[in-house]
Amino acid sequence: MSMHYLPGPQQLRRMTTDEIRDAFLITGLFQPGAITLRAVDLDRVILGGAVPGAEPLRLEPGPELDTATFLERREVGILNTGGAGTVTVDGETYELARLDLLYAGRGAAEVTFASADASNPARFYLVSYPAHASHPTRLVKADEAQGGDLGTLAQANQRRLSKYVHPDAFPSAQLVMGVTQLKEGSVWNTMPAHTHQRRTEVYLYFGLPQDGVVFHFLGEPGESRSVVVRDGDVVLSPSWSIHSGCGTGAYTFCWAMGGENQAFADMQGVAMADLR
Ligand SMILES: O=C(O)C(=O)C[C@H](O)C(=O)CO
Ligand SMILES: [Zn+2]
Repeated sequence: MSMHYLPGPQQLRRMTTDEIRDAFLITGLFQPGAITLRAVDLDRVILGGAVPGAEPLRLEPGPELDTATFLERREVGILNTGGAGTVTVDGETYELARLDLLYAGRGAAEVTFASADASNPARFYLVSYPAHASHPTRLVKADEAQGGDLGTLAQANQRRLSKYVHPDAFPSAQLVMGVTQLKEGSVWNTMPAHTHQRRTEVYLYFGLPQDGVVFHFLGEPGESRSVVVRDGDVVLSPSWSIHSGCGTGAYTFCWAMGGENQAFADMQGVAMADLR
């Protein structure tokens, strides 16, 4: 689990396509029969994919954390983006269908992942931040997440935004996490765009067909760049960067944030006239 470092806005202005992709994209998180973890120097987030086959998989800290267990000083949100599966936290087993999420707080000692059917495995997406307080484990079923419809068909951005981990639902240390699903015929997310001076954000795009892509926009509002992302890719969004996308069809993405506060609405809107 090597540390992934991000460039600053001045560097981004002069970067090539390959350099931008290497710096802002995390790919290959979902490997059959394995847990893949990537530590990112963005509010110290660790991103992971766990795809259990016939055997369960156990979450281990690795030497980088210098802890006995992964959650000794951390919390984690675990979203199932695949077939049915289970997550077991300290002996208690939770069933997660697609789009269900499990939150496990600081101090949980043993976390294991299993698929209900190895031929249609669960694909667990993990987002973990440092935690300075301990909060109980919570299962959030997809239909329990607080949702709201946004956008219009005329602007091709009709979508449902569901908040899973946020202070109005239950306490977490710093994680805020949810899922946005675009409706058929809509392709835009988060336009008009915004930044978060006090937080950083990570986007996992999923549910895209094999030939489907999303053009994700990042960078300072006046210096935007695009990266083409595919199913299972994660885009990293520093506090100074917009995060928005336009797809070749409808898609789903998981957004997650860590940082100074957990107020969802703490964002700096960008006027359309200021985008370049
Ligand atoms: O479609 C949207 O708009 C979103 O999903 C917004 C993102 O989640 C976001 O940027 C939250 O800060
Ligand atoms: Zn945002």
